[in-house]
Amino acid sequence: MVSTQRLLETLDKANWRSKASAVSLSKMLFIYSVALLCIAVTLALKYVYSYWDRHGLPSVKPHIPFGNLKTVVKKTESFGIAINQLYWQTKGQLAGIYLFFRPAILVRDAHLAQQIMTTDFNHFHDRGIYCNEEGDPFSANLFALPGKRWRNLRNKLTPLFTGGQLRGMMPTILEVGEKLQKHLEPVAERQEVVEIRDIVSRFVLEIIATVFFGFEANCIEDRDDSFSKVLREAQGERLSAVLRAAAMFVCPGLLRYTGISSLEPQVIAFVSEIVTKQIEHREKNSVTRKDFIQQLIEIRRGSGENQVPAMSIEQCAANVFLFYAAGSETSTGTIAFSMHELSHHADVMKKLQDEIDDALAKSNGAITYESVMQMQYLDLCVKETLRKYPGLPFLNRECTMDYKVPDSDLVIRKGTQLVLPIYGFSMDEQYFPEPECYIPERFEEASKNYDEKAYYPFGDGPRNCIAYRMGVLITKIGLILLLSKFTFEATQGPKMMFSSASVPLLPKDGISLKISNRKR
Ligand code: HEM
Repeated sequence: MVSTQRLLETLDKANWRSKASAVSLSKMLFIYSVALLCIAVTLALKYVYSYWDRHGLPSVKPHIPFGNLKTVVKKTESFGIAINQLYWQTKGQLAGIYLFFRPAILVRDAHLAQQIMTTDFNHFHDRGIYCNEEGDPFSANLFALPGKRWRNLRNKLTPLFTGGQLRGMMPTILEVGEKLQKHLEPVAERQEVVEIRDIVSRFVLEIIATVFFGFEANCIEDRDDSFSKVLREAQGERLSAVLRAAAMFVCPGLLRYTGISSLEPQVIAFVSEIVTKQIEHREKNSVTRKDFIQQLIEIRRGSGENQVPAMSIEQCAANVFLFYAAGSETSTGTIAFSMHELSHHADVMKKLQDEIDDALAKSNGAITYESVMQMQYLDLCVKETLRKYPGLPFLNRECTMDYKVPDSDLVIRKGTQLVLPIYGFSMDEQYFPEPECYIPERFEEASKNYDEKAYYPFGDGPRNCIAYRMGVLITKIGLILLLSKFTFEATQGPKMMFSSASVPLLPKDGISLKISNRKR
């Protein structure tokens, strides 16, 4: 009896011991697996972040796992400013950088950057950003499409931005301009302080709504107009929107494999609905209007006859949205930053107002396409603003065919991402003397005082801004509307601080100016 009990106890103990050793074994296995995983991840990261050492290009020390964009994640700098800092931290013609895990080359030589965009375009015809025609049709727009698909679409869309088309847009722009002046009249009467960037952005949005979406928005009068509200959210400083925009550049694979769309779903739904309704209504009822949607309808019709693949309504919507995204912040910024500089340079503002007064007097007070084009000092001011505050602080290209860098042994391999830091070039005194100063005269033809090969605020070569004339026209008309009737005084210091959210240059605290009616 006793011996049986002992036997059972012994068996029980053995069982417990084997259970305990099984638990400790699985614990050990878990610890070993975690350790192995850590070692594997560390080795993989070391391998990723030694890319430029292995390829013999001096590089900026990366921070794991942000590469050289730690400040963007910490939200202390915008993407554009972070790239600008890298320009100033590095030396030489080319520097290796890491956009999170993606190795890229910072092209620090403005002349080489221009050559890459123009004469050597065949090696760099793509941007290499996220583009997923099937899974996320809104991402497959003109800005993102690669190779032949980009070329076909660019050929189709180029006729939308000719001088003739711009003249056709004049009545719409002026109608919106009248609303802007009316809105500001009582404010100027009371000599209030206005946030000029906000007002200008509503002016630009209303033009875009009418010209591109064929939609009568009321952005100037109503800050909460549904059109401006939804679209502002798409580009705003909301973390999810900023992350999506950054991911398109720095880790396109992440969006592709996770199925996360490049835009907020509610924005896609909103834009698709407006554009689809417009196109279907006009096609069904043979309604014609002189606007951009009409041109897209013509392209859709023409496509069939010319045996060129037709543009789907979704493709139309994706590009209408792109024109909004590419055109609104850039044009708004150029007007608003001009106003900031003018408010700190009374002599420049006076000279510009005199030129505007003379031109308007000659055309009986009417703003015409010709009168805008003839204002030369206005042109110099816009050029200088675009130098100090380029709409896009950097450009990018992907190497599409191995490229031997001129006068060097270095070969840039196919698939490498290139970053062209145009804000850095703009503020570099080797290209622009006294870069911190606002000097429109530096662009005067007779006494040019800058390096022409370092100035391309609209990009350069076949992939430059398709609508640069329109951007310039909206900017100039915006400035004429503001400066012909009102005058502005600075309420903030001259040094511009930039917001840390978003890709483009945005003023950190807006641009507040005291507005009053002009005394003549
Ligand atoms: C002052 C205003 C503007 C500025 C400073 C500006 C600047 C730029 C820049 C720097 C690029 C990249 C060029 C390159 O990579 O070489 C670009 C591309 C583009 N911009 Fe603009 N832009 C302005 C206005 C507009 C407007 C009003 C629209 C549309 C209505 C527009 C549509 C586009 C498009 C579609 C592209 C991509 C072109 C392509 O890849 O083929 N932009 N813009």
